[in-house]
Amino acid sequence: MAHLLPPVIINDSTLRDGEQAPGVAFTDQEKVAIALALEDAGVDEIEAGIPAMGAQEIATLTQIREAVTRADVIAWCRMRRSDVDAALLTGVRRVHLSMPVSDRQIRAKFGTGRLDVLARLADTVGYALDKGLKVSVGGEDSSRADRDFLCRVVVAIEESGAHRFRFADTLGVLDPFMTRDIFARLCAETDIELEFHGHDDLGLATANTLAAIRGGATHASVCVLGLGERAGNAALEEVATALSEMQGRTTHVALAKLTGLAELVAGAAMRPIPEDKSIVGGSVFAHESGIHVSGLLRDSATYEALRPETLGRERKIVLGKHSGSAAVRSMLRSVGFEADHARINAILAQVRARASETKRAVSLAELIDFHGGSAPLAAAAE
Ligand SMILES: CC(=O)SCCNC(=O)CCNC(=O)[C@H](O)C(C)(C)COP(=O)(O)OP(=O)(O)OC[C@H]1O[C@@H](n2cnc3c(N)ncnc32)[C@H](O)[C@@H]1OP(=O)(O)O
Ligand SMILES: O=C(O)CCC(=O)C(=O)O
Repeated sequence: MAHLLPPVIINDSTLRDGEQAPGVAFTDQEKVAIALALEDAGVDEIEAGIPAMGAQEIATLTQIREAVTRADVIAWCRMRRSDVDAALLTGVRRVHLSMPVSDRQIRAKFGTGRLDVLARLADTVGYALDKGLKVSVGGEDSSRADRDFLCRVVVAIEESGAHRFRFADTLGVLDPFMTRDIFARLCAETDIELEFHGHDDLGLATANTLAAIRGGATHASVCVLGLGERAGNAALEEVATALSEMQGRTTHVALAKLTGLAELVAGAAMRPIPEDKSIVGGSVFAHESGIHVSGLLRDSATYEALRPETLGRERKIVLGKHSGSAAVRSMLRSVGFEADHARINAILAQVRARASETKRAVSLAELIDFHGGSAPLAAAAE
C-alpha cells in the first residue's frame, strides 16, 4: 500500500546544477539564503556546489555547511582524488562522486573504456571513504549507457562501500515508461539507495522522476523551478507536490513554503517566474472562464485539483474576455452590489469589451464603474 512506503527523500541541486543554467551566478549570500530556505522548506539534502571550482566555491560551501543545521550538505565531485581533496577543505561530511557511464562519454571524456571507469570508481570511492566521508555515486549519461554495463556499475558501487547510485538522464532522453522499467531492473540488481536526476529537454523531467519512484527509486534529485543546464531539471515544487497530492507518497517538504522559495531563487537567478509556471506561477490559481468560475463558485473542486491553501496560495477570480455572468454577479456582491439579470449581462458586455481593448484583466474598480456607483466596501476589496 502506498501509505506504508517511506518518504521519498528530496535531494535539491539548485545550488549546483541549478547554478549551471546559462548565465546564472549566485552570490555567496544568495547561496546561503537559498540553502537556509531549502532547509526551512523541509528539503532533506542540499547539493551545494563543486569544490573543484576553486577557493571561492570552497569558501561558499564552507559557509553553507556552517549555516545549515538539519539538512545534509553534499559536495559534488568528479570521480578523481583531487576533487575529494577539494571537498575535504569545505568540512562537508558527504560527497557525491560522478563519472560518465555511457560508452560515448567515457570515450570522449577519458579516452578509455568501461574497465577504466570501474577502476576509477573503486579507487576514488575507496579514497573518499578512507577520509571518513559518506559517498554516493552518480552515473552521468546513464540513460545512454549499455544496460548490462549499468547493472555492473551498480553492483560495483555497492561493493565499493558507497551508499547510493544516482542515475542521471543527463540529456533528458528518457520517457516515463522507459524510466520505470530501468529502475525496476536496477532494483533487482542492488539493495543500495537509488536516486533519479532528470533533465527537461523533452519536458519530461518531472514525469520521469515520478516514474523512477514508481520503479523503486528512493531519492529524487530536483532543482527549484527546474533551474539547470539547458532546459533545466525536474522542478522541486512539481515533484514534491505531485508525490504527496497525486501519488499518495510523502516527502518532508512543506508545500506551503514552495512559492516563497521559488521567488527567492528566481530573484537570485534573475529569471522571473512565468505566470503559468506550475505550482508557483502567479496565475495558477486564477480563473477567468465563465464556465469554470460558475462551477468553482458552487464547488471549488470542479476546476481545482490542488487546493490553493495547500500551497499557501489564494484563489483569484479574474474578470476578462471569457467571463460569464456568475463571475460578474459574485464580484459585485463581494462589494455590496446586487443587480438583475439584464443589468449583469450589460455589465458583462462592458467587461468583455474592456478586456479585449486593453488585453488585460478588468479590475474591481472598473467593474464598479460599469455598475455605475461606488460601493462602501470597494476600497477595502481593491
Ligand atoms: C552533467 C553535469 O552537470 S556534470 C557537472 C558540470 N559542471 C561543471 O562543469 C561546472 C564546474 N566546472 C568547472 O568549474 C570546471 O570545469 C572544473 C574546475 C571542474 C574543471 O576545469 P578544468 O580543469 O579547466 O577542465 P575543463 O572544464 O576544461 O574540462 C573538464 C575536465 O574534467 C574531466 N572530467 C569530466 N567529467 C569527469 C568525471 N566525471 N570524472 C573525472 N573527470 C572528469 C574532463 O575529462 C576534463 O579533463 P581534462 O582537463 O584532463 O581533459
Ligand atoms: O551527479 C551526477 O552524476 C549527475 C550530473 C548531472 O548533473 C547530469 O548528468 O545531468
